[in-house]
Amino acid sequence: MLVGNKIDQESSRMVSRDEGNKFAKKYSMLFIEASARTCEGVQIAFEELVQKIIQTPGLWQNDQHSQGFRPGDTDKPTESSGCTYC
Ligand SMILES: Nc1nc2c(ncn2[C@@H]2O[C@H](COP(=O)(O)OP(=O)(O)OP(=O)(O)O)[C@@H](O)[C@H]2O)c(=O)[nH]1
Repeated sequence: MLVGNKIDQESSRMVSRDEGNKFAKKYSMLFIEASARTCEGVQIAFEELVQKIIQTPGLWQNDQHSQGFRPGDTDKPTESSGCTYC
Protein backbone atom coordinates (compact mmCIF):
# COMPACT_ATOMS: atom_id res chain seq x y z
CA MET A 1 0.00 0.00 0.00
CA LEU A 2 1.21 3.46 -0.94
CA VAL A 3 0.10 6.15 1.50
CA GLY A 4 0.46 9.79 0.57
CA ASN A 5 0.79 11.54 3.92
CA LYS A 6 0.32 15.13 5.12
CA ILE A 7 -2.79 15.93 3.10
CA ASP A 8 -3.53 18.60 5.70
CA GLN A 9 -0.67 20.53 4.08
CA GLU A 10 -2.45 20.94 0.74
CA SER A 11 -0.67 24.21 -0.07
CA SER A 12 2.73 22.42 0.06
CA ARG A 13 1.64 19.42 -1.98
CA MET A 14 4.51 17.99 -4.08
CA VAL A 15 2.75 14.97 -5.63
CA SER A 16 -0.69 15.23 -7.18
CA ARG A 17 -3.33 12.68 -6.28
CA ASP A 18 -3.41 11.61 -9.92
CA GLU A 19 0.37 11.10 -9.95
CA GLY A 20 0.15 9.03 -6.76
CA ASN A 21 -2.69 6.99 -8.20
CA LYS A 22 -0.79 6.29 -11.42
CA PHE A 23 2.39 5.31 -9.56
CA ALA A 24 0.45 2.93 -7.29
CA LYS A 25 -1.34 1.41 -10.26
CA LYS A 26 1.96 0.87 -12.08
CA TYR A 27 3.32 -1.15 -9.16
CA SER A 28 -0.02 -2.83 -8.33
CA MET A 29 -0.33 -1.13 -4.97
CA LEU A 30 -3.32 0.20 -3.14
CA PHE A 31 -3.21 3.99 -2.91
CA ILE A 32 -4.61 6.24 -0.26
CA GLU A 33 -3.98 9.74 0.95
CA ALA A 34 -3.98 10.52 4.63
CA SER A 35 -2.87 12.86 7.35
CA ALA A 36 -1.20 11.56 10.48
CA ARG A 37 -1.86 14.97 12.02
CA THR A 38 -5.63 15.20 11.48
CA CYS A 39 -6.17 11.41 11.16
CA GLU A 40 -8.06 11.94 7.91
CA GLY A 41 -7.80 8.78 5.80
CA VAL A 42 -5.97 6.78 8.49
CA GLN A 43 -8.83 4.47 9.45
CA ILE A 44 -9.77 3.82 5.83
CA ALA A 45 -6.13 3.01 5.05
CA PHE A 46 -6.10 0.27 7.71
CA GLU A 47 -9.54 -0.96 6.66
CA GLU A 48 -8.54 -1.23 3.00
CA LEU A 49 -5.30 -2.98 3.92
CA VAL A 50 -7.04 -5.55 6.11
CA GLN A 51 -9.69 -6.03 3.43
CA LYS A 52 -6.97 -6.70 0.86
CA ILE A 53 -5.21 -9.17 3.17
CA ILE A 54 -8.49 -11.03 3.75
CA GLN A 55 -9.12 -11.14 -0.01
CA THR A 56 -5.62 -12.51 -0.70
CA PRO A 57 -5.40 -15.97 0.91
CA GLY A 58 -1.77 -16.37 -0.20
CA LEU A 59 -0.84 -13.72 2.34
CA TRP A 60 -2.22 -15.55 5.34
CA GLN A 61 -2.80 -19.23 4.50
CA ASN A 62 -0.47 -21.70 6.16
CA ASP A 63 2.46 -22.63 3.96
CA GLN A 64 4.89 -25.27 5.18
CA HIS A 65 7.76 -23.65 3.34
CA SER A 66 7.16 -20.08 4.41
CA GLN A 67 9.24 -18.35 7.05
CA GLY A 68 8.14 -16.00 9.79
CA PHE A 69 4.87 -15.77 11.64
CA ARG A 70 1.48 -15.51 9.99
CA PRO A 71 -2.02 -15.07 11.40
CA GLY A 72 -3.30 -18.54 12.18
CA ASP A 73 0.12 -19.90 13.14
CA THR A 74 -0.04 -21.66 16.48
CA ASP A 75 3.69 -21.80 17.14
CA LYS A 76 5.59 -18.82 18.42
CA PRO A 77 7.91 -17.19 15.88
CA THR A 78 11.54 -18.19 16.05
CA GLU A 79 14.04 -15.60 17.18
CA SER A 80 15.42 -15.21 13.69
CA SER A 81 12.00 -14.55 12.20
CA GLY A 82 11.16 -11.62 14.49
CA CYS A 83 11.02 -8.01 13.51
CA THR A 84 14.48 -6.67 12.84
CA TYR A 85 13.44 -3.06 13.33
CA CYS A 86 12.26 -3.10 16.95
N1 LIG B 1 1.31 18.43 8.99
C1 LIG B 1 1.65 17.14 9.11
N2 LIG B 1 2.83 16.81 9.66
C2 LIG B 1 3.14 15.51 9.77
C3 LIG B 1 2.28 14.48 9.32
N3 LIG B 1 2.89 13.28 9.55
C4 LIG B 1 4.06 13.57 10.12
N4 LIG B 1 4.22 14.91 10.26
C5 LIG B 1 5.36 15.62 10.80
O1 LIG B 1 6.46 15.39 9.96
C6 LIG B 1 7.67 15.29 10.74
C7 LIG B 1 8.34 13.97 10.46
O2 LIG B 1 7.55 12.97 10.95
P1 LIG B 1 8.11 11.55 11.21
O3 LIG B 1 7.03 10.74 11.81
O4 LIG B 1 9.40 11.68 11.94
O5 LIG B 1 8.31 11.00 9.75
P2 LIG B 1 9.61 10.43 9.08
O6 LIG B 1 9.15 9.50 8.02
O7 LIG B 1 10.53 9.87 10.12
O8 LIG B 1 10.28 11.70 8.46
P3 LIG B 1 9.91 12.52 7.17
O9 LIG B 1 10.45 11.77 6.00
O10 LIG B 1 10.59 13.85 7.38
O11 LIG B 1 8.42 12.65 7.09
C8 LIG B 1 7.25 15.47 12.19
O12 LIG B 1 7.44 16.83 12.53
C9 LIG B 1 5.77 15.13 12.18
O13 LIG B 1 5.06 15.81 13.16
C10 LIG B 1 1.04 14.86 8.74
O14 LIG B 1 0.22 14.06 8.30
N5 LIG B 1 0.78 16.21 8.67
